[in-house]
Amino acid sequence: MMNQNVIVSDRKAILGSKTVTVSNSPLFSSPPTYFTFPRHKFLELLEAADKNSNNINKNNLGAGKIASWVDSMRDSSPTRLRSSSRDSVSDNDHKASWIVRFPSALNMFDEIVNAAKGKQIVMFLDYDGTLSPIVEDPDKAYITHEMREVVKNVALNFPTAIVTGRSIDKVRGFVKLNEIYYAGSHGMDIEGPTSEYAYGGESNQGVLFQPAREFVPMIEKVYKILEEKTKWIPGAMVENNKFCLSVHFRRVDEKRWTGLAEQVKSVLIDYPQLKLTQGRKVLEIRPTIKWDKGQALNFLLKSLGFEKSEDVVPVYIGDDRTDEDAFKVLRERGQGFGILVSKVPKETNASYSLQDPSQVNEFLRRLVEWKRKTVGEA
Ligand SMILES: O=P(O)(O)OC[C@H]1O[C@H](O[C@H]2O[C@H](CO)[C@@H](O)[C@H](O)[C@H]2O)[C@H](O)[C@@H](O)[C@@H]1O
Repeated sequence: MMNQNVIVSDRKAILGSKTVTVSNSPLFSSPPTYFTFPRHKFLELLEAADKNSNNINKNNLGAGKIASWVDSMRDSSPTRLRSSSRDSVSDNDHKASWIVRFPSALNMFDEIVNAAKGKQIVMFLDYDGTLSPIVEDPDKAYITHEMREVVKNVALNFPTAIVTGRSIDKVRGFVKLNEIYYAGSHGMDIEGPTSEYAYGGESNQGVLFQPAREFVPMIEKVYKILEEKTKWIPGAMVENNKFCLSVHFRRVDEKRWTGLAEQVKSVLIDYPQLKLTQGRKVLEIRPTIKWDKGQALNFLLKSLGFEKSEDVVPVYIGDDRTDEDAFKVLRERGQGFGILVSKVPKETNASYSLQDPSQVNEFLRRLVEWKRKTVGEA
């Protein structure tokens, strides 16, 4: 919500100036490029960008026809922001107005920590594309030693959870940290820390919540069927994440995407209790229960004793469409903020942006440094 204030104050400031200069650093290029617009043009850009994002917000990525599936398979997730009409806003203008709406969390670091002064930050981190770079093979999405150390230090200073589409066993295997909470299977499998040094201690150890337990037999059955139906498509891979499935097409020739989508649709038609959403070159198949990463964030804040707290600042960093569920909850709560990890403008409910896992690492490192300094000064 802070970002909205930032934008409002920008707009007030804008009204007082003839021209507006924005930098697209460090999100789109380095060294930074600066764009200077006449005030009226800049406000036009903001209007156009707002209108464009509202239009995209209405897009329904439901099941629909195969053709619409394949169209949305071509988009990275969340929806890539495109200029609604070339003649009104050029790509560069789009990037400039997007960076004003979702400034880099590195550039805005001081504003962010000042807003958190005297409050409890709770850190929520997506895994793939946020802590680990996106790679071709999902089984090789390793976190670097340096990132693991940074996340461990974050967890020693703030209550910390990893919220991921991966199964808990798989993400624990990658992260190898006991001081944190895990919300696997897109938030449908929540476990507390196993280290007594973690926030919340004994009371939050072990399995905390699994709202989709009764779906496990169905998930296992559909996993086997999908494996059988897609094994003839080179590069296709079905991943079992315990309470949900991922059908990967990153390594599938685009000419075969329609065939893959037809196979998946032919299976799901017999399982109305399963729904499909798009991820980054992946079809995510989940139970139709009303539970997602946003609900998991609320559950974890409650488990940590911050359900009704006015003094908590939840920070959620994520890169994918399912992270938007958490960004939305932060806006509904009117507390904390989401940070989208993306190199390109995307439709998002986040407030800030970072470019890639290396910038996430830098942001987390600075946060730990700031905490140690403020505790030292106390
Ligand atoms: O919620 P997340 O932690 O972001 O998990 C979302 C999905 O991430 C993984 O797939 C993505 O990363 C892979 C490795 O970089 C990449 O190959 C794939 O194309 C991406 O979609 C994971 O494999 C999925 O099960 C998660 O749902």
